[in-house]
This record gives sequence, structure tokens and C-alpha cells, in this order.
Amino acid sequence: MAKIAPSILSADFSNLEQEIKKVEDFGADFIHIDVMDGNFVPNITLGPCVIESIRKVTNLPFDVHLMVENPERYLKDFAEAGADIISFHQEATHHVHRTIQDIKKLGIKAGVAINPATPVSLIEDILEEVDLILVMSVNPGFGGQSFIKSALKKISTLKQIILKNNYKTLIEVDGGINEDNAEKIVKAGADILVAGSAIYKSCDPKGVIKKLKLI
Ligand SMILES: O=C(CO)[C@H](O)[C@H](O)COP(=O)(O)O
Ligand SMILES: [Fe+2]
Repeated sequence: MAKIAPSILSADFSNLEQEIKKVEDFGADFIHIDVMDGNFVPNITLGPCVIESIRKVTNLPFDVHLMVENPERYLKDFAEAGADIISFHQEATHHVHRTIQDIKKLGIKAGVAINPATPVSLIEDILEEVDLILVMSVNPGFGGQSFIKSALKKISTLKQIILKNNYKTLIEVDGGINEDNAEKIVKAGADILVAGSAIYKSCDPKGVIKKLKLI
């Protein structure tokens, strides 16, 4: 059974407290928080002060997805604001291994995200070091895009390497996930599903989370 991480990118930002409490009541396992800098991706969202505010409204772990250039500059700020997991992009820093170690030194979990065009081979050497790999199944920057099918092959390749080597690394998949494609994604090897628009734009978010959790 996959764990579910609703992305608040598609939530009503004027009412974040209720939007977060709602998915917590419906059985969400994490809150996925998309941080965009207008540089690594062509969109700007939120920073540590918003995370610090919403930290007070839930006990769910905060899964912070940094879509920012040179993420190493902001790790301490996000950890202090209340992040439980920080995932940064392989494409956004020259120092992937060092950044993983720096996140772990802050006492939280470390994830590495890869864009649709980034092959698994580029993160194979750090797989053992990292708590999770965030496989992007859309080009990062916006919610509500369609799932890119080539992510499925990437997820199964990753899963095979993880199983073969007995690594503990989890696979999280992010972008375009809904009730129709979630089963294929979990069968390919996903442990955590991120879903933004499929949950927050639905008239039955409770039903969507329930269905996704049963897969
Ligand atoms: O990282 C992201 C975009 O860059 C979001 O987490 C992702 O797109 C979730 O939204 P949706 O489920 O609507 O695709
Ligand atoms: Fe995300």
C-alpha cells in the first residue's frame, strides 16, 4: 500500500489551515510542500515563513520539495521552519552528495528529486545515502499537468536497483497522479504518491485519498 502526500500547491491558499486539516482527517500520510524560486522553475510559491506558520496546524510530517537553484543555501531555514524531509533537485546543485549529508546533519530526512529528462544512472551512486528519490512525472513548476509515461520505466529501474542492493531508499512519485493511473505507478515500485490537483480540485477529496491509499 502506498503512502499519500497531498500537495498543497493546488489548495486554497487563503485557507491553508483548513485545507491541511481536511486531508489529515481524510488519512493523508504527509503534507507535500512545493517550494519554487522563479529560477530553477518558472514559478514562485512560498518560503520558510509560510511553513513555520502551517507547522502549528498539523502533526503530519512535512515533505518539502525544493525546486530552487543552489538548495544548499536554504537547508537550515527550511529545517528550522519545520521540514521533516527536504528533497532537492539533482539538477540544481553541483554538490548532491554534500547536500544530502548537510540535510542529514540537520536531523531530518534527505531526498533527491530528478526531472523527467534525468536518467537514473545520474543518482545511482548516492542511492544508498538518501532516504528517498523523488521521481518527477511532470516537468516541475506547476500543478495540474499530465503524467509523463516514461516515469514508469524509471520507477521500475530504480526499484530493481534498490531491491537488488537491499537499500532502504523509498521512491516517491510526483506529478499528474490520479485515481486512473495510480495503480500502474504503485505496481512499478512507488512507495509514496504525491497528488495535488487530483485531491484538492476534486469534489470528493476524501474518496480520492481513500482510493489512492487502497492501491
Ligand atoms: O512538484 C510539483 C510541481 O512541480 C507538484 O508537487 C505536483 O505537480 C503536484 O501537483 P499535481 O498532482 O496537480 O500534478
Ligand atoms: Fe512537488
